[in-house]
Amino acid sequence: MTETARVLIAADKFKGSLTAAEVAEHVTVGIRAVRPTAVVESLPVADGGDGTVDAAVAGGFSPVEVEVTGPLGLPVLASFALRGDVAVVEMAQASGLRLLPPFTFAPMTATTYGTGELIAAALDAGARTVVLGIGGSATTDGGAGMLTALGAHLLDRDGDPLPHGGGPLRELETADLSALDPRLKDTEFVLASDVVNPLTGPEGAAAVYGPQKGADPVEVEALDAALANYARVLERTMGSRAAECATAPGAGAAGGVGYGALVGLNALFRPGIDVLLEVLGFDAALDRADLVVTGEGSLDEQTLHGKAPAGVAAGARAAGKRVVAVCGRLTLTEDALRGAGIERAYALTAIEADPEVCIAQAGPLLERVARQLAEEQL
Ligand SMILES: O=C(O)[C@H](O)CO
Repeated sequence: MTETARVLIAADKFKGSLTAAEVAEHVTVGIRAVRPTAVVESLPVADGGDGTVDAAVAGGFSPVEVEVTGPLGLPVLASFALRGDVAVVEMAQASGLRLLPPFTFAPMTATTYGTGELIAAALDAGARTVVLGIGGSATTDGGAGMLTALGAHLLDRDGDPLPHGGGPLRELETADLSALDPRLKDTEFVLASDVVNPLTGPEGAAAVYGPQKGADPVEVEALDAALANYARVLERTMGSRAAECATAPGAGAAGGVGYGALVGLNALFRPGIDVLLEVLGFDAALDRADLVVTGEGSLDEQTLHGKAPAGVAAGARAAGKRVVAVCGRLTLTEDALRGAGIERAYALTAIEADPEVCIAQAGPLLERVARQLAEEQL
């Protein structure tokens, strides 16, 4: 390729070491060291989970900080991103696993109440379209906390409000959603999720994602039963639409907050990366590029199922652009990469065998990897 190559860096974060914006910065430094005249554009991306607000802010949204209730019921500072009347709300900011202290889990009691408060704050700020990015959650409460914060009444058989968390949903007897914030009706909700699991069962929120939130097998079973009771009560209250929502793709995402959003916010489910690419103006940036560099911390089997690099590569391939990737660790075969539309992946582990050094020195290593990429691709 010539020296006037136009490169678009549309990579996700390297979880645990670099934000998506930092990935783009280091790749830019590496490319420029080899091809000083290359035109390099950055469009940090995310798929709805951790880093979604950062990506939106890097893409021109303004951050708005609010104090909300964290997953353990204690106050946390969380941000959403706002541009005009469009807000990007990332549930992990309010209810994320990363907000828990080290070695602390609360699988039965962690709440999404703060996510509801964050949505209310976005409505206060004038949002009429809310992209609700979900994933990376500490919770398995079916979005019950979120709906409660927005005005729903979830009561036990004595008529008392349920305590926080997924576990108590076993005791749910009545659900009244009539007092939900009236502004919700005039707001368009887009549920941006990276997974399509149903609410309950062997592929459900508790069975698949409960263990990563600290649930042992007994707790997984209890949470699954509690979510099933929650869905039964909502079906009794709201009819068959609630039952359809429980099996809809994404209902089991982020501890079932997907279900809460489908049922209570009338949200439209979409693959998170597709929503974010649209919001961030990916197509226009793609038009200006000859080569797209995507990536994330680990390029593995999961990447192929709705993660950001797969979405970026699919969009770029459809536009006839070449795509390569950078990553910390690579476990995909060349065939699998090509099947996803990625011609070649450059991994930090290819130049540094020790994974701990790869994490600690991710920035400088990524610059070296990007130099190699530029030499071979530009
Ligand atoms: O938060 C979670 O449960 C996982 O990221 C899947 O959405």
